Amino acid sequence: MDSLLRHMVDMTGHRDHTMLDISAISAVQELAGALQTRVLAINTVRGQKFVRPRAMVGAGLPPRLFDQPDSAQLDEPLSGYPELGACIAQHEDSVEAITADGRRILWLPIWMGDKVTTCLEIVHPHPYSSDTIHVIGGIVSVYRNFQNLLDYSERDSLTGLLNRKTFDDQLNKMVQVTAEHEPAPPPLPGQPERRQHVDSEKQWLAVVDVDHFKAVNDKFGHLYGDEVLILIANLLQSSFRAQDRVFRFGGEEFVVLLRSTSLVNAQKIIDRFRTNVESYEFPQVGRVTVSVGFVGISAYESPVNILGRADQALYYAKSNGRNQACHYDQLVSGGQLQAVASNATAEFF
Ligand SMILES: Nc1nc2c(ncn2[C@@H]2O[C@H](COP(=O)(O)OP(=O)(O)OP(=O)(O)O)[C@@H](O)[C@H]2O)c(=O)[nH]1
Repeated sequence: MDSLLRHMVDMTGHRDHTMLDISAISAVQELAGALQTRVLAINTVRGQKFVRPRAMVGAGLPPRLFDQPDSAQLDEPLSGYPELGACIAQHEDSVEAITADGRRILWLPIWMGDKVTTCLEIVHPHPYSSDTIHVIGGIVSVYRNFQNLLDYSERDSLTGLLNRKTFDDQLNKMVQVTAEHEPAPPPLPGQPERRQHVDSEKQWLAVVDVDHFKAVNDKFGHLYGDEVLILIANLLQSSFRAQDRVFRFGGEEFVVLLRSTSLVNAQKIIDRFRTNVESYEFPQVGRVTVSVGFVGISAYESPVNILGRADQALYYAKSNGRNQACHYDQLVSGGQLQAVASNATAEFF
C-alpha cells in the first residue's frame, strides 16, 4: 500500500485523541521528511494564550507524549511564538518562519470554527516543495475532520463538557499516573489514604451538584434550567486549569478531575469555583449554589470506590446545609462520615 494511504488508514483507525496526535505527526514526519514535528496545545487562561507541546516526533526517534500531570510546567506564552500569534490573531491557516541556520518552521493551526486549541508545528531542513505542502495539507484536513468527530462523540451536547463515556478512560489514565507517583502501600480496607504527607501533590476527583435545581426548573422552566447548566459549565471551565478535566455526568451533576495539586490547593481551587457560582447573577434565576464532595485519587482504589467516596462527601455536603465543598478524608477523620469498606461502596451513579 502506498505510504500516504497507509498513514490515512492508521489516522482514521483511532478513537482516541492521543493516538490520533501520534499518527498525524508520524505521517507528517515521514511524508514531509521533517526534522521534527510537534502537536501544540493552545490553551487560554484568563484571556491569555499559552502554547504547550502535547506530542512530538524527531527524525529517527519514537514519538513522545507530554501527558504528565506536571505538563503545565511546559506552558509558554503565545507571545514567545510571534509568527504563530499573528497567524492566529488573523485567523490564518498557516505561517512559516526561517531560523538563523536556514531551517523552516511551519505552523498549521487546526481551526474548529473560530476556535483553535491545537496546532501542528513542522521543522524542515530546507524550503518545502509544492508536493510536500500538498501532502501536509491533506494530512491536516483528515486530522481536523477526525478531531471534530472525536470531539463530537466525547462531549455533552448541551454544555460542550466531556461526557460520562469519556470519564472512565480519563480516570483510568489518572489512576495510572498516580500509580507511578504513589509510593505508599495500599490503605487498609475502608481506610482513607492518610499515609501520604498532607501536602503532597496528587490527583483529585470532585463531584459537583447544583443545589435545589428542581426548584429552578419548576419555577422558571426547563429552558432557564438549561441556561443555568450551560453557565455553570462555563464557570467550571474558567475556574479549573487547562490540564484538569471537567465532565457533565448527566442532569445537574458534574465531575472534575484535578491534576497534581496539594490538598490545600485542591480545597482552594474547588472553593474558588463554588464562590464563583455563588456570586454569579444568573439571568432571571438570580442566585444558584453548588455542593461539592471530593477525594484524593489513589492507585490502590477502584474507580467505582473513588467515585463512591466523593459521592458520600457530596451527600454529606447536601445534608448539612449545601453550598459547601467537603473532603471525604476530613469527614472520616472528624467522625462525620464512617469509612465504608471498599467493596461496600460499589453502588453509586
Ligand atoms: N433543565 C434541565 N433540567 C434537568 C436536566 N437534567 C436533569 N434535570 C432536572 O434536574 C432536577 C434534579 O433534581 P433533584 O435530583 O431532585 O435535586 P435538586 O432539586 O437539585 O436538589 P438537591 O440536589 O438535593 O439540592 C430534576 O428536576 C431534573 O428534571 C437538564 O438537562 N436540563
